[in-house]
Amino acid sequence: MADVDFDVIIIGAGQASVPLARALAEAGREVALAERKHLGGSCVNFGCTPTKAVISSAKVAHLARRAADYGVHVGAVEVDLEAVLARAESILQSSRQSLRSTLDEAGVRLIEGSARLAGRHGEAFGVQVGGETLRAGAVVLNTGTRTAIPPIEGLEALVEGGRVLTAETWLAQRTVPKHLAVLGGSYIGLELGQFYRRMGSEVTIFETAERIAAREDEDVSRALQALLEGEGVRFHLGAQVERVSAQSEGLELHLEGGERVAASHLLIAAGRQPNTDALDLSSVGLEPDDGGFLEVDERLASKVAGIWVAGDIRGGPMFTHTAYDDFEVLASQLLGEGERTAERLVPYAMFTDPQLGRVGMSEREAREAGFEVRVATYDMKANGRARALGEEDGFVKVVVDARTQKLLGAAVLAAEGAELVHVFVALMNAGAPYTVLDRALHIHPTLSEATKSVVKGLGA
Ligand SMILES: Cc1cc2nc3c(=O)[nH]c(=O)nc-3n(C[C@H](O)[C@H](O)[C@H](O)COP(=O)(O)OP(=O)(O)OC[C@H]3O[C@@H](n4cnc5c(N)ncnc54)[C@H](O)[C@@H]3O)c2cc1C
Ligand SMILES: NC(=O)c1ccc[n+]([C@@H]2O[C@H](COP(=O)([O-])OP(=O)(O)OC[C@H]3O[C@@H](n4cnc5c(N)ncnc54)[C@H](O)[C@@H]3O)[C@@H](O)[C@H]2O)c1
Repeated sequence: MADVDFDVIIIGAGQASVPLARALAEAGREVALAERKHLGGSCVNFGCTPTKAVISSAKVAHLARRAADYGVHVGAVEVDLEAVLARAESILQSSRQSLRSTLDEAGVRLIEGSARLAGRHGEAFGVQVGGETLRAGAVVLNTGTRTAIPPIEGLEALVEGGRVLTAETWLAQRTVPKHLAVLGGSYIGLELGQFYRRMGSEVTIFETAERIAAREDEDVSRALQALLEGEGVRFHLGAQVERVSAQSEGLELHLEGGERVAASHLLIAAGRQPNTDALDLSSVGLEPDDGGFLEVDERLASKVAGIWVAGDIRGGPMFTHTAYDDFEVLASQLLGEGERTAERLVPYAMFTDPQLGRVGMSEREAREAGFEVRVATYDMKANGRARALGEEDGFVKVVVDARTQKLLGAAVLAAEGAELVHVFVALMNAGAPYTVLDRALHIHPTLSEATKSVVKGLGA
């Protein structure tokens, strides 16, 4: 290579990067991947992997406490947070190691350090990392996000003093907080809030919106709130926290209107901020939007030809499965026929217990988009498997286009809701009318019978 050191340099080892680096290297490209911390990014190191592992421990504690409901006596239930965290860490360590082996086997050059763009070098782009400037014909940015710190008086100082928990630091909290206050009632706040409650913390969630999981339909938000309240999680909705102050033990939240709430710990879960500010984007003529996200087209190309963007920093849905799908799009663009784009149906789930599996539009969104809709709901209490499992909470809701009989969206708030929603995902991807499901046979007794029962409620 006369003019470039690499064909492609990838900055950030997030969820698109490792498979992309491997695919490019296996296709004969010279590839470098720069990572400032750990392979696997947010998902592996503090996000999906450890949160879902500890949520599984919390579920065991919850079921053990309910053991008598099943005719089983286990005595007093104690949780050992250190052991719970150690289990999660061992799962994440093995994921991290397998990512390293993948890169090593593929012959990708892994560069440890914080990287930034360093202008154009003829046809190539410069990337500065680890004290050297490397050149590549193409650069992929996959640098992810970090906890956004809301502009609340006193909060920044508490963060700097290490007095609050964030998505990045919660694994370092090795004792059960006595009373955890949580800022934000969405994915992170609800999943981790329920986890700590089941570990034995008092938990109070402060949410600025009038309801939790505010993107969802009101019936879904309210049902989820009632289920969490049933376990003792407390909510302050429409809450404006104006100031936080350190106390000799813990801290105090000062709410608009004068109310004060004392807590031993505070978890900030009020959204994410893209890691684009340290990339020196302007050196190649790129500028992020006001929120720090980079605009891309459906090929994931940025406004500067040769610079591609993957994962959460491209705006839009922030999930591991969307970032992984970005890899498939980018592999097609950089190596293949270039036809694969990021036009996609994106399901998602909230891993509370019961889980909320979601795909497509909510009822509100469908009505706002002008569809004539038909809606049906089905209570999980009527499902035989849910009764046998002793997990009857929640319901399934479908929203159908009255004109075409096609599904516009579904919400499954149920045990294994994140699995069950895939019945609807498949139906929507096939573009099939809901009547296909109505006529299908489902095994009895299964939770998935509920996905058929709900469409029965739509009639012919
Ligand atoms: C607590 C939590 C739980 C989550 N749970 C789920 C879940 O259950 N399911 C789901 O689908 N999604 C979940 N997510 C979201 C998911 O983790 C992200 O959407 C996913 O990781 C995609 O991120 P990414 O690829 O954009 O970047 P990331 O995974 O954030 O990786 C970016 C990487 O870039 C590195 N980096 C940043 N700047 C530089 C630089 N200048 N130089 C070198 N390296 C750099 C970072 O160190 C990091 O390793 C969760 C997120 C959090 C925070
Ligand atoms: N199961 C999953 O797939 C999963 C799990 C965790 C995280 N994630 C991803 O991580 C992203 C971030 O999750 P998140 O829960 O931090 O953010 P979010 O953007 O989903 O929600 C933030 C919440 O905080 C509230 N809020 C904002 N400022 C506040 C304040 N000052 N006080 C109180 N509440 C405030 C908002 O109204 C909102 O409800 C999500 O977009 C999601 O894609 C996914």
